[in-house]
Amino acid sequence: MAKEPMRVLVTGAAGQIGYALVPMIARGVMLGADQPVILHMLDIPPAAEALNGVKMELVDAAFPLLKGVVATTDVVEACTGVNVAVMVGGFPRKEGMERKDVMSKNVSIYKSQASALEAHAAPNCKVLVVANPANTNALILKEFAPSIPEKNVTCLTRLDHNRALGQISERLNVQVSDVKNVIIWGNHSSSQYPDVNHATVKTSTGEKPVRELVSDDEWLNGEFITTVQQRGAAIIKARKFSSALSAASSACDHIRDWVLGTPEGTFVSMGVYSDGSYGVPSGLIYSFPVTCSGGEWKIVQEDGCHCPRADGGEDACLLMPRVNSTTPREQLPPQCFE
Ligand SMILES: NC(=O)C1=CN([C@@H]2O[C@H](COP(=O)(O)OP(=O)(O)OC[C@H]3O[C@@H](n4cnc5c(N)ncnc54)[C@H](O)[C@@H]3O)[C@@H](O)[C@H]2O)C=CC1
Ligand SMILES: O=C([O-])CC(=O)C(=O)O
Repeated sequence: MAKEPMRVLVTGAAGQIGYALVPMIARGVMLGADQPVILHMLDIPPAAEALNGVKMELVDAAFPLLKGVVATTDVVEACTGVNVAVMVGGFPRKEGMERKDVMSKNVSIYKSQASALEAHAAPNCKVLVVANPANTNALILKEFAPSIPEKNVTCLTRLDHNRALGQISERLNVQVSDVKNVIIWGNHSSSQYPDVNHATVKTSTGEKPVRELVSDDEWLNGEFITTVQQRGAAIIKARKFSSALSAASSACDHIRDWVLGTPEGTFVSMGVYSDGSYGVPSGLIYSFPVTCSGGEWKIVQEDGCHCPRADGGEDACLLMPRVNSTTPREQLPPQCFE
């Protein structure tokens, strides 16, 4: 039997990311090739004509999974009954700015949209905040929509995660799909910590640690980290606009894994509210390694890890399957020593 359509809200849908994202959703990239969708697209009145143009193109593309399009400048209409909300609407930074420089404009948007989502979205609506500063906007949304469960409010750090996979794949000349389990810790900002200490590559003789294959700690601890941290700025410098197709694709990855589950043995990075894991203060929206199953994310814990910080235990650490008490200190991630 055909599935009931899911309603997916995209705010800022007339913008660059929106234009790349809505066809991906309509093609099933976000929710699966058997999941019909109804798109709800919100933008502000000056963008209403452009938004209508996007709607016309969606109709023209004749996507089989697309069962309806709501294109509106009314936040209540946009939020009504949505099962997934991808919050892209806002102002992007320009060359020379940090993401926090757009904070005052974007934060006020998130206060008002939080209330509309709280009052009108479907129960258990899953929210992904993309607009910058993404962690802060998600925190604002969570604070101003107190009846939305805090586990349902997340922000996008999957783009940073995918950028890290891409850098490793280029460096080793391997398929990006064979690289997994990088981690982005912290904020979607230049202060993030891209971590390869648990990352592996699938080879013909099994999975091998990225550190062993790269065999260049100076690059991994230096240029690799800054390249990932600064990639957004590099794209702005090159394109004069911020990342759009990669942001849209990563937003699909984030929601797909959240709703449909992460593959066995794989974790991904999501900005989620902290439950105090790894000493991160509770209630912050922070990027952690997570696994997803049954529509729920779970922070990967380091129980049973043999690293110097843990009590020991026989089971391999989920984060660091190849780390034990004989692993050189310089190959352990900083949180082992916190
Ligand atoms: N978390 C991440 O990994 C990434 C985040 N971003 C952020 O995503 C946001 C969107 O980027 P772009 O699409 O490139 O920008 P854009 O300027 O092309 O599009 C933004 C759209 O939001 C609309 N908008 C403004 N205020 C709104 C409101 N109150 N309600 C609904 N819509 C509203 C604008 O009219 C515009 O159509 C920016 O904040 C950008 O910095 C961009 C790339 C990656
Ligand atoms: O850098 C920006 O302003 C846009 C963004 O968040 C990214 O590309 O990661």
